[in-house]
Amino acid sequence: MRLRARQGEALTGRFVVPGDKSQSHRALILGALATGETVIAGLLESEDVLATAAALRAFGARVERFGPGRWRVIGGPWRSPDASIDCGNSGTSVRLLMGAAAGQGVRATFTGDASLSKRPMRRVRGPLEAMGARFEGGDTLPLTVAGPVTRGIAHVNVPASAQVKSAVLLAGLGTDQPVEVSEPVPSRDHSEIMLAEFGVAVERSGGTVRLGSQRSLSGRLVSVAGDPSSAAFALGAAAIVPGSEVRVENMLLNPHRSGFVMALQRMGADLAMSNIRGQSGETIGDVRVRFGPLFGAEFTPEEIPSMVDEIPILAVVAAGARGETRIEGLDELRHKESDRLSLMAEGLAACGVAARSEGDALVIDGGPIRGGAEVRTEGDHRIAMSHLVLGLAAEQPVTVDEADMIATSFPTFREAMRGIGARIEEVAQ
Ligand SMILES: O=C(O)C1=C[C@@H](OP(=O)(O)O)[C@@H](O)[C@H](O)C1
Ligand SMILES: C=C(OP(=O)(O)O)C(=O)O
Repeated sequence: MRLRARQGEALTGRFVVPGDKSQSHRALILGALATGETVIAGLLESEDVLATAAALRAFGARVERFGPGRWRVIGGPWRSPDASIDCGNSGTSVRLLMGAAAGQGVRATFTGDASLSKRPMRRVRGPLEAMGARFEGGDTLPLTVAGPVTRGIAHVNVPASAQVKSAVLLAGLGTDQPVEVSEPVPSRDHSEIMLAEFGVAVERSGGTVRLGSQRSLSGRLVSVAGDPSSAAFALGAAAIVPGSEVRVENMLLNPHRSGFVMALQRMGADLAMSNIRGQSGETIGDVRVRFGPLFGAEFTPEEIPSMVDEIPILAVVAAGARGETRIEGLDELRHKESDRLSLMAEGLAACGVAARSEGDALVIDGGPIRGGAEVRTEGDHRIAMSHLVLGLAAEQPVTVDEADMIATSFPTFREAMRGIGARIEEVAQ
């Protein structure tokens, strides 16, 4: 399916954002590792998260949906699945599940779609092997992992990857040996937060997280907050479409996920946060963005992990700002669902934006956006959604060559965008 976005009225109202993808994967996985029942409210029901749910059933957990976003997980001892586990498009599923499976002492073969099969797995294989897990395969999927984990580890998490950190911590649940991960630059910490919520002793000091001696989990209630990576499309759109005012409620405001909101503020956006409170160990709140003049800014490599999935939409916002924006330290973007650094530079340039990649940096000279192109997404959900937002602010419509993959992270994207007045339509083949 191709989609086309065009300029229309101002964007206004409440943007209905689904549950956070990172929290959703973790709530299911920790539920499956826990004794007793875990009830989840606000689970993101996207293809990536459903891949995790299906995998956990194959590992022996009971995973049931009992209402919209409402799920029940009954954990217990894991078993080795008979068939291979297909993680589809989801890096978080495969990397976290490899760690969890190793820790539970089971054996499983993991596969994925064409995009996931190209993504680097050595980064998780290396530390898990150091912990005693055995692997068959190479540096990419398909890969077979077999537990148990027999040794501890002091892992240094470079480049900052929450998926690698989480794999090590989940594997570490299966041993009483010392397990720690240190991070020169912090990655998102939802695993640490949620493990503690489930009763695991998690010690954190400086940039290091360490498992204590209490490593068993008990089932509990988890409320998932709104996904800031999905909300970013509406907040970014409101910042560059004249006359707009959009608000998002109950959004995850974890500082390691708030880089995009901070970036908007630094570029001069009219943005306000309110109703800030705690939920399931996380900070959440409401965010409101109004259209106003934006100015280019510089972003350093240390800032990237806190907005790693939002760089494509940040680049679109930069296209609508006055002056130059330079985003440094984007090597990790080359290892996502596509080479996001190259595809953003290409798509923006095709729409008349002065954008280029310079090594690991993306440089954008903002101004009026011409649009009027069909851009290549290589089946990457965030590349598709970002260019559709570009089309809302462009003089001529912007078409994306493929949009089905949006369902991996944000299946309700079109209706949510329509709800604030965005004009996004299907294009006949
Ligand atoms: O742990 C997670 O939930 C995620 C971590 C990030 O990946 P890396 O760990 O590769 O940085 C991010 O890009 C991904 O969308 C979700
Ligand atoms: C990189 C992403 O996810 P994953 O690594 O789970 O495929 C993403 O959602 O942008």
